[in-house]
Amino acid sequence: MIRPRSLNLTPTSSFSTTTTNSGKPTIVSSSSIQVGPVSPPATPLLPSSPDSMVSPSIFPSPTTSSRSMSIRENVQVIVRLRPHSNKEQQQLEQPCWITGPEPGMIQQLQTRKGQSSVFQYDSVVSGVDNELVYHTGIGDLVRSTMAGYNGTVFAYGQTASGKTYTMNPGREFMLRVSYLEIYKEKIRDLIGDNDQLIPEIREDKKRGVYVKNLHEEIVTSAQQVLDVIKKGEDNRHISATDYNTYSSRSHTILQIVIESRSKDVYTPEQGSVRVSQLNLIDLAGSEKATSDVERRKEGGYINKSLLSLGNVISQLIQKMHNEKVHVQYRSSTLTRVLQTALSGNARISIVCTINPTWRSKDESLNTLRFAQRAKLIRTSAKMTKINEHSELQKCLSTIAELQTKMQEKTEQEFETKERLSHLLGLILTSSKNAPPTVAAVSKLADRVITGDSILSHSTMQEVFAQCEQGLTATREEMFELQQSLEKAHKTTHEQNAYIKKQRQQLEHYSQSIEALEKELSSCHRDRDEYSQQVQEYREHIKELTSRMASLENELVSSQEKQDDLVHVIATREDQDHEQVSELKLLTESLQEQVNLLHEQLEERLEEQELSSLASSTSSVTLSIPSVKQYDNEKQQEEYHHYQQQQQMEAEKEKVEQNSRHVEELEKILATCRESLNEKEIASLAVEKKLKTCMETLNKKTTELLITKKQLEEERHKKQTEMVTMTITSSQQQQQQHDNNKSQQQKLNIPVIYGGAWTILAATAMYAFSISC
Ligand SMILES: Nc1ncnc2c1ncn2[C@@H]1O[C@H](COP(=O)(O)OP(=O)(O)OP(=O)(O)O)[C@@H](O)[C@H]1O
Repeated sequence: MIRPRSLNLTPTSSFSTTTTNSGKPTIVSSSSIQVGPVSPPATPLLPSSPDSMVSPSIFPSPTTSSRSMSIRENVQVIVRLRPHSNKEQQQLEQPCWITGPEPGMIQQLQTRKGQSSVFQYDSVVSGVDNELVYHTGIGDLVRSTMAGYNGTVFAYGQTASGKTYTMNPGREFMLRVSYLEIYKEKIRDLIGDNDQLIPEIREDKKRGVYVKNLHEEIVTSAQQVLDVIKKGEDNRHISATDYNTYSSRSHTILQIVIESRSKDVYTPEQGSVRVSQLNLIDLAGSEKATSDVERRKEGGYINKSLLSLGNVISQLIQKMHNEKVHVQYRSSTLTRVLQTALSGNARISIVCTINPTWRSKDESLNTLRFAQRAKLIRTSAKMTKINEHSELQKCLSTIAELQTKMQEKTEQEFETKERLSHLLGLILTSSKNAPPTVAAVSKLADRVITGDSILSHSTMQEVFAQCEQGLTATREEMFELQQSLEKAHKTTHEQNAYIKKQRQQLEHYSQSIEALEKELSSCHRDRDEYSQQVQEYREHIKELTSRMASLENELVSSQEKQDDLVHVIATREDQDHEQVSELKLLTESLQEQVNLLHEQLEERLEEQELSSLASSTSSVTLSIPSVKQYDNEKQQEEYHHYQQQQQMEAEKEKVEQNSRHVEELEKILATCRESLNEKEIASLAVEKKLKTCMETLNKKTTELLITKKQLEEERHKKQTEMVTMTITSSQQQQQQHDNNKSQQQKLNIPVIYGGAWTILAATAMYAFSISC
């Protein structure tokens, strides 16, 4: 059970877009939505009784000169929260939303972290009652379509959130109903025959974007409308998905064209015909991927079109803020079909349906955000009237004129007949009473010849003669009358033939108009396509030129880079050469030093050997003298020996020093050799790298030159194509122009080109459909 909590909301000047953790909810809404109770729609609600349907806001007073009145307002947004389904109840799904705390608000239930959010719309409804939804906002919109304003109601929301449930209508006031679905981006007539033409999207200045070749059912009762809906629903694409047993797999549009005009339409002064259209759209639900492949494909199309609907709405909002944006109505069939409604000339209500469970929280939030964005769109619905000076009115005047003439002729014929029968009566009376009595003669004389003087001065014979004369005169008069009657008959016949001919001619005109309109629209389409293609080619050429420029820049910079690298390589080589020659010199000098030291060492060693040899020889020689001498000599010898030993030690030390020096020098030499090797390896690697760089650069340069050539060829080709196309387009336009002119001359209709012609043609067609 959902237990509503009382919330302490303090209105602020603008809504915050954050969610607090304090347990207090924050209003999450756009700044354009008012705090506190939502202000009623800008349009006054239309009264339900026909008597009171003269509200000055929508119904202009007859004296109003302005022919198009606008209803300026924001899109009405109603959020509908459906109850838990049986399945959801069985699965003990947790509720996520409650309505309130104030009218038009919906609140997310607190999480364990204590977060909560409140959203505000024109109204928020819950429960099973559809009536409530209609009375909340849709009824007003539908009633205003009866007054000549376009209206669109669409249900938006996650799959199984209740769109179809909400949109099942039952209304009594429609005249012509069509029902289409957009399935996988294609339009399908849901109530048409199999052999009818394929529905196509067309654009007309007066009607805006509309779907051609749709079967339209003329309805006079609610039951007929329901029958049309039933027929359409049976043909609609519905399948069982992971989320909904009867899931709508297409967007459907139930279109009701409401025509209104004064009863006495044949009198041109009676005013214009009002035409409006009510679109009831049941969108397919946004959804996550489902397990079935086909359903997944369908889902892809559905999500893509819903995304483009969202984008179009965002672009419209940006445009309203004077940002230069192109609204991409053509990005999906849905947005293209809804172009007229979305571009402002319609009042719009959106029912955003959300799922009550936590499991669907993200989707519900997405829907609510969509609702917020949609709320910002401002529309300006205009009453559509058929122009007083239109072809329709001309046709109506001609028909009225002919009818008056016919009436006159009929009256004339009646009068002549009366006179004739009167004269015949006279003749019959006179022939029945022959020979006439005085009374009969006098009666005759009374009737035929006026004046009493004739009776008083004439005999019966004279009266007779006069009667005879009168009779002859009457006969002559009768003959004349008969002739004039025949003439009148002939004239009436001629007039009838003329009327018939006029009707046929009018029919012929409207057929020609239709054909011309068709040709013109196809010509417009071709021209649009051509100009679009030319534009695309221009952009492509521009792109190619800029790409070429950037490639040329790249080429120049890579050549500069190449030059730099060559320079660096040369410098590096010079440095390396210098270093190598320095190292060689160093190595040579070191080698010389080492050699010198080796020589010195060898010399020393030789000297040392020689001295030791001499000392041993002298010791051997000294061992021969007398004992006397021996002491002195021994002392001398010892001293000498000591000196020699000292000298030898010093020499030894020197040799050791030298050998250490040699070792050090050898070490330095080895290090030098190693570094020389390293340098040589590094220079080899650098050389290799440079070679690779050069190769890459050469390759890139060749590629760039090839690409440049290709681009130039392509640019040349595109330019040639563009020129050919422009010529073809202008030739076609000229041809079309000539055709139109010759057709016009044939029909003897004043030549009007372009949009005005299309409008007049459409108007005439419309008038014809009504008059027939
Ligand atoms: N307000 C409501 N009260 C009672 N039942 C409802 C309500 N809204 C929807 N339902 C039920 O919920 C189920 C799903 O509704 P519905 O088919 O209208 O969803 P949907 O949004 O049109 O889904 P989809 O377009 O993706 O197929 C239906 O069984 C419907 O009867």
